[in-house]
Amino acid sequence: MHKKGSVRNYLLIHCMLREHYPIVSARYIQLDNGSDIVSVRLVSNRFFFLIFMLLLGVPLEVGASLPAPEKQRNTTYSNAVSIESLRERALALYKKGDYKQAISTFLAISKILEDQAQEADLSTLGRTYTYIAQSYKRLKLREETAAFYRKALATYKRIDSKRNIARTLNTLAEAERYLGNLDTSLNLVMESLRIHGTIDDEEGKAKAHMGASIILRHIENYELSLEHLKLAYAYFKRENNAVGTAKTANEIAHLYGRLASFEEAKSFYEVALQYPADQLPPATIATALRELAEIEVIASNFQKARSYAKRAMAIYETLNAPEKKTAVFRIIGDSYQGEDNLNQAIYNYQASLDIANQLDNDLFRVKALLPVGNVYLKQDLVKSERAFKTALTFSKDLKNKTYRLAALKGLREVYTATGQFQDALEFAEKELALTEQIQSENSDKLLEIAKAKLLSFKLENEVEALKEQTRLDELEIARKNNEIEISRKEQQIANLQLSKERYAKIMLSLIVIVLVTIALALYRSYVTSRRKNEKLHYLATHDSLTECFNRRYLFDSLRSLFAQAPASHSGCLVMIDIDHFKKINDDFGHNVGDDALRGVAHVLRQNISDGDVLARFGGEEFCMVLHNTSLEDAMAVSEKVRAQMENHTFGKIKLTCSIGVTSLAFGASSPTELIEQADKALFFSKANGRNQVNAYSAT
Ligand SMILES: Nc1nc2c(ncn2[C@@H]2O[C@H](COP(=O)(O)OP(=O)(O)OP(=O)(O)O)[C@@H](O)[C@H]2O)c(=O)[nH]1
Repeated sequence: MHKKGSVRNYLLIHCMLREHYPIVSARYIQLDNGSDIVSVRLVSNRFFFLIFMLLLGVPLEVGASLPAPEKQRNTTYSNAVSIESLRERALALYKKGDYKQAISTFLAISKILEDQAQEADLSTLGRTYTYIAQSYKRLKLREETAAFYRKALATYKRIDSKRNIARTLNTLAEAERYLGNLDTSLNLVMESLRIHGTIDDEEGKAKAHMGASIILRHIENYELSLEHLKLAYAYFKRENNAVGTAKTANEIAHLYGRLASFEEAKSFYEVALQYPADQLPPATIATALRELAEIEVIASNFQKARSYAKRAMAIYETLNAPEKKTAVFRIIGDSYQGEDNLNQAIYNYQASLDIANQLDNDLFRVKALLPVGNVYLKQDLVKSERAFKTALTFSKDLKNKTYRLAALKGLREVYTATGQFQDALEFAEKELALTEQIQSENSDKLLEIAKAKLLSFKLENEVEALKEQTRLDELEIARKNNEIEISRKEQQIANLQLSKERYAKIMLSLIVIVLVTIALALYRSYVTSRRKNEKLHYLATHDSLTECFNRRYLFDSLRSLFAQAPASHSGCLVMIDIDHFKKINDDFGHNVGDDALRGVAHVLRQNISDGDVLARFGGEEFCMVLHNTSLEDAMAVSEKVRAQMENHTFGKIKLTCSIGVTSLAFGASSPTELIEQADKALFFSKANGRNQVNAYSAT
């Protein structure tokens, strides 16, 4: 866009300065060859031009210092304009098939371009020469065709355009082949193949192989020709190019036909029939069908031959190709002749002849007349003679003397059959003379062929190299395919890895969830169990009524006290018994008695330190284990307790307690002995009048 805009601005300014009519639009057109041209439109109103310039925002003063080379370019643009229009016209003529007019128009373009020495122009010039050559080729003007291909080649060489050089060498080779310059043709195609070996133009290379194969076929080196065709065939197959594949297959089949390898020929003609009809040019399919028909005639499969021939005929009908129909009618005629159905044979040869007459084509006439004469040899000698004589007349102008020889031979046979031996002899002599002439010409041709064949040996070596290259290419392709396969597998592995990781993550999450759930359940169960255990432990160690430790716990703690502290150590056991508790129960009932028991426990609990033990020893009896406490201290605590009990009101009742105290210092050797000591002291308190504290005395 930037380029387009700047050129437009340039043109506007430039034209204004030169006082030309202003240009209001300039458009870039890209030619097929890649070069650019500018198409311009003019207006005659200067005022409009200025307005337009202002609208475009063109800086008018800038144009005052335009450099000289820009001026030069303007000429180029003018030329480009005319070249573009000429080119469009020439291409239209070419496409229309008006080759003569196309040539003169292309020549006009080339005249303009020949004056310009720029590289871009040389490329266009080469292309223009190519078009001219192609037009001459269509007009079958062989010399001119070759001449312009040579010019194109020289032009491409000037800019060293390898691709165009290689391709033009091939087309020039074809032109030289038409001129009968087989060795030149071979040299050119060899050169083309050589260059193709150094550049990346597979299609051009395939075309060069095709070209080489045709030349080699002309010099009757069918084997080598086949090699080239197969290289081209491999390329088209590789590229999935249906048209190229089918056309090359037809060529290969044709060669196999020449080599009388009809089975191979059939299999290659069948290639074209394997594609859907809409993928191939109808003519390619028709060629395959026609040739298959011909092979089936040779194989005496006459019905099959006709079936193919009729399919080919239907295509030629739609293509409006009478020259092809003449051949198909002959094949159908041959098939009937093979079945000895002479009437049908004559009918079809006659149809072929009618078209030949319509086309005014001597070759086709002769080709139809000769089998007509042959069939009539068995039926009607007068008609046979007439057919051969006409064939002889038309064959005189033909380059190919073989047909003339066939006509002479036919006439000799007719006259022999009618007993006109003098005439038969005359034609036999003519036949002999012509045979000698053909042989002599053939030997010339053979010489030419031999010369070319010598050259082709050289080519054979090149082909070997190319085959090797193709083999390497194929190996490379196989390697690349392998690499693709490997990377595909790697991708699959990576995908699997990803999936694995994804699934692993999912699985892990699931496992984590399950584990967490299990853990939570376990934890809950643990907590529950623990609580249950604690409760059980509590229940196992506590008295449910007073929530003091129970008797069992008391003994356990005393055991640990004995385990930790030797008898000399401080530590006391205080035994408390509520006085006349039975009476409380009796007077106030068991519930009040229970409340009293809880109240007593409460008072006792307030008088012990951390680590000391308060236990309900039984009924209305409690024990306190006072660690690290001397007997005196224990006595003091006990006295305090006794006083508190006495002064406390439990609900609505009053009570007193009797207390017995003992110390480890008295040398008890076991918990039982200690308890017995306390119990003795308590007994003394009870016996001594209750509501008092007494210490154990060994006496
Ligand atoms: N309310 C209630 N009474 C209980 C409980 N355990 C034992 N007793 C009662 O406590 C009383 C104990 O009576 P005794 O052993 O004769 O002693 P006492 O009446 O306190 O007389 P002394 O000890 O000699 O002062 C019995 O009547 C038991 O039934 C209990 O858990 N609750």
